This record gives sequence, C-alpha cells and structure tokens, in this order.
Amino acid sequence: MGIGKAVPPHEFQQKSFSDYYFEITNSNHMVDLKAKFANICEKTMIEKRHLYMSSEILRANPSIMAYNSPSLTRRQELADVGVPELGAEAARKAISDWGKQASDITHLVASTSSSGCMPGADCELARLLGLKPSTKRFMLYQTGCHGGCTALSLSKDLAENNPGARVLVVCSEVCTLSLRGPSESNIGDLVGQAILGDAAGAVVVGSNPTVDEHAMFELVLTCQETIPGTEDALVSKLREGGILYTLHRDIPLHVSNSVERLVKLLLQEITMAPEPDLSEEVFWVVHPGGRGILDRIESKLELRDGKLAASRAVMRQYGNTRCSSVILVMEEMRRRSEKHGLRTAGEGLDWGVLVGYGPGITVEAILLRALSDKTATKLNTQVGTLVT
Ligand SMILES: CC(=O)CC(=O)SCCNC(=O)CCNC(=O)[C@H](O)C(C)(C)COP(=O)(O)OP(=O)(O)OC[C@H]1O[C@@H](n2cnc3c(N)ncnc32)[C@H](O)[C@@H]1OP(=O)(O)O
Repeated sequence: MGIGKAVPPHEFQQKSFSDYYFEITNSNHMVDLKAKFANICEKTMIEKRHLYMSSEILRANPSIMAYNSPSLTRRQELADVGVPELGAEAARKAISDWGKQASDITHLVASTSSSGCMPGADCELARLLGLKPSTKRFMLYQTGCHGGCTALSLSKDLAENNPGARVLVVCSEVCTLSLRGPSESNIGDLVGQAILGDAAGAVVVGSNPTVDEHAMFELVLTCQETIPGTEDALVSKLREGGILYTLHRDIPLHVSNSVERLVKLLLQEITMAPEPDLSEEVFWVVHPGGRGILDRIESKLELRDGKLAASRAVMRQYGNTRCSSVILVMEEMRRRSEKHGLRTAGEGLDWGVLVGYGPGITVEAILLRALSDKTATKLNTQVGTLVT
C-alpha cells in the first residue's frame, strides 16, 4: 500500500569507475587486471551506482581496501549505522506513500546481507522510525539477493494470519562488508565489485485495505526453489576480511531454467484460457542481478524487447542492490505506469511475476496482481494481501 526507496549520496559513474577503483585500492600496477575490470564494467550496462562509503572513509581504512585483510570489525561498525539509516529513509517514504503513521505499523520485517549484529538493524530501524515498542520484529540477515522476495513472502503470511496487521518491509544494503581491492585469483568477486550498489527499499503490506488505503499490488502466491547441484555456484562467505563472493559464469543459465519452471507453476493458478502470453499479458519485476542474467531470462522465456525495462532501468541507475532491488523495480514500474496514465501500476496489466535469486542457488517468485482503483475497492471486502 506504500513504496519508498533511498540511496546514499556518493554517486559513482560506471564509465570512470575502473580508474577510481584501482586508484583508491592502490592497484594501478595491475595493468592487465584493470583493463579486464574496465571491460567488465562496460558490459554491465550500468551507468552509475551509489555507495554508502565515501572516498574519505575508504582512504582512512586501508584494511577494507586490501583484497582480503582482517577488517570485519570496522566493516561491521560502518554497517551498524548505514543499514538502519538508509532503511529508515526508504521506510519514511513508504509510510508517507501509504498515508498513515509509523505508529499504525504492527509488524516489521527487515532484511539485509550487509550486517549481522544483535540487537539488530531491526531494533535500530524501529527506534529511528518511532515504531511502537509492541511492534513484532523479524530480522532476516544474510538472505542474499533473494532476501527481498523472502521478506515479501513473510509479510504476506503475517498480514494474512493477523487480522488488522500492517507490515512494514525494509530491505537495506550497503557494500560495507563486500567492497574490497581486486585479486587476479577471484574474478567472480571482481564481477561483484563491478555490479553491486547500495540502496534501500521499503513497502507497507496488509490485508483488507480500509477506505483510506490504496492498494497497488496483491501478493497472490509465492514459491521458492533451491537448484540441486549449484551450492558452489553463487557463494557469499562472511570471513575476517568481510564478505567474499564466488560467482560462476553459469549463474545466468541455472537461474533462467529455474525461473521458467517457477513461472509456469505460478501462472497455472490464473484461470485464463488459453495460457497468458508472457509478453503481452504479464508484467515482470525481476531482480537485476546482472545484465547477463536479465538477457538470459528474456531469451529463455521469449519475452519481447522492453519487457524487463523496469529491471534494466534500475540496473542502469543503481546496479545490483541485492535484497532491495525488487522493491526498486516495483517502484520504477509504478512510476512509469503512472507517467503513462496506465490503468494499473503493473504497466496497465493485471498479472505479474516478481523474481529474486541468490545463494543456494535459490530462486524465488511471487505471483502479483496489479490493482486498478476498481479492483482495489472490490478487494476491500475480500481477504487478500496487498502492498498498500
Ligand atoms: C549476491 C547475491 O546474493 C545474488 C546476486 O545477484 S549475485 C550477482 C549475480 N550476477 C552475476 O553473476 C553476474 C552475471 N553476469 C553478467 O551479468 C555478465 O557476465 C557480465 C555483465 C558480468 C559480463 O558480461 P559478458 O557479456 O559476460 O562479458 P564477457 O566479455 O563474456 O566477460 C568479460 C570478462 O569477464 C569474465 N567474467 C565474466 N563473468 C565472470 C565470472 N562470473 N567469473 C569469472 N570471470 C568472469 C570473462 O571471462 C571475460 O574475461 P576476458 O576479458 O578475460 O575474456
């Protein structure tokens, strides 16, 4: 029933990022690796990214900028502040978009792979936002890039099983644990340095909207798959040197095969005959994990050009912002739909699919229904879980 996003102020142009990155990590002597990194940056289709850590912070912390030097304490100290601060900014916008007060929130679901402390980012978020002390909190740490889907799925169950619940979902990511210098021995991690960006996304979810609430999307059905035999393909290990990524080249292949399976499963639930046309009758909110993955999903499902436009726009402007990215894509789609005067926030269509993926390899999907004013009013009298 409300959506908000926030990005930190430090903005980096992708075109010049290889120069910046090799300079700030004192790695300009690695001439060939720098050229390879510049090529990867160019292939990402990203135009700019936002990072929480400024050049001053990076220069003052050489252990963070080394490839793999003990630095966890300093990294976590930065995350302790950055994750809730950015999350709170997105949450305030989502609550204002919803039109009610922070004190009307009954449940908080927070997700991040950028931190891991107790009391956690959820406690600090509740304090910053002025949520009631009785707010029921759920903190999802290290849920990977599919953490946004996991948080939305959980919010659906909470909203449906607790009459009157209004669930605030906050997904907040800053690269404090994972930003590091380059290594010739781990190109997968270097790919991460070329694509990851910082952002927070927040939504308010609830069942049975009241007359003064406006629902945009219904979370109809959720599913998750762990792809057998891929446990080593997409790995994010938290060690003394922070988070080190392993990203195999075949991630796009595995993810696109799984997405095809899950989407078929979800769309069976819509009683439409014949089956819905994936390009003409379905809108797509896909985690922009990498240009290669979006391309592969598009070709595997034979989607027409432009169907992943909202995901590509988020990728271009912010990079891969991990668990917050699917909320940024929802927000982008809503913005574009409004701009073009379309009937629903889902590009004028009724049915859509939200897709996330991360370590496991885990792929999650949610069947969405975008609501026009007419269908939203009808739902006031039904049970449904709505992003309000
Ligand atoms: C963290 C989470 O929980 C979830 C996530 O979202 S994780 C992120 C998942 N994203 C990915 O894995 C990225 C997917 N890949 C891509 O989008 C694209 O491969 C890319 C944009 C990175 C590069 O584009 P491309 O069309 O593949 O470019 P390509 O010219 O083939 O590759 C550029 C170079 O990078 C290397 N490279 C690319 N991906 C690599 C990988 N995963 N591992 C090692 N090397 C890699 C290539 O070998 C090539 O090297 P050379 O220049 O020496 O030939």
